[in-house]
Amino acid sequence: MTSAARPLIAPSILAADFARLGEEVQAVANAGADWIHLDVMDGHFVPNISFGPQVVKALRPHTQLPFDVHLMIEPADPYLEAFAKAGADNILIHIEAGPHAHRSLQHIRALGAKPGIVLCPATPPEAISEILDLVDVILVMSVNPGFGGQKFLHSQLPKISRLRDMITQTGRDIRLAVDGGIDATTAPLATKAGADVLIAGSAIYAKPDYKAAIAALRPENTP
Ligand SMILES: O=C(CO)[C@H](O)[C@H](O)COP(=O)(O)O
Repeated sequence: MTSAARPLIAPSILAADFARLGEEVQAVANAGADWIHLDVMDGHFVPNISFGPQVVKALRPHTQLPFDVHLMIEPADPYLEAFAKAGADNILIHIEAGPHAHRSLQHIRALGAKPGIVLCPATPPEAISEILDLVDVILVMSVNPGFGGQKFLHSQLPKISRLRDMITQTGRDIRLAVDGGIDATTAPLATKAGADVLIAGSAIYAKPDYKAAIAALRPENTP
């Protein structure tokens, strides 16, 4: 498994203090984060609304860490350029959010960002078998998207393992991320299954010491 010895940690700012987002991004960057994860919700694809490209743009000067932008919006195509221009490094769309993921992923690449695809818990790994050559990131949702603070769905572990095998078969360097209910107990389960990016909101931002919270998710510090 590539990179699994030291998974990347991507704090999800959904759990941050929205009144101090710039400081919150800088704080996790100083605490050892590898990526910043930004959850964009439209109140249509998911039953919650978060923020749009203006917030991504406003946060961009606060860190040089890669911005991993998870679009929970339908349709995504009309907004891809705005997120690329706002400073998104990775732009992730949902396979469930439209019939033309192939076109959308090509568009993201043409905009100069890294394309990613996200799978909801009910979606099987084979749903993305025809677009693996187009993605740099695959994200397995281990909760139903829309809200932080939910319980990790253990049913997603075999999906992570299957996707790790599929990635190995491509011979390409594709990051395999997991998002939802990641904490010091579930992080090692996800990395053992094959994930090499751990996205965590509450397990970092709800803790008083971000450095300790991030360190607690790393395999060398988990049971
Ligand atoms: O995509 C998301 C919700 O749709 C969040 O990134 C995810 O739920 C992280 O929150 P937590 O770590 O608190 O579960």
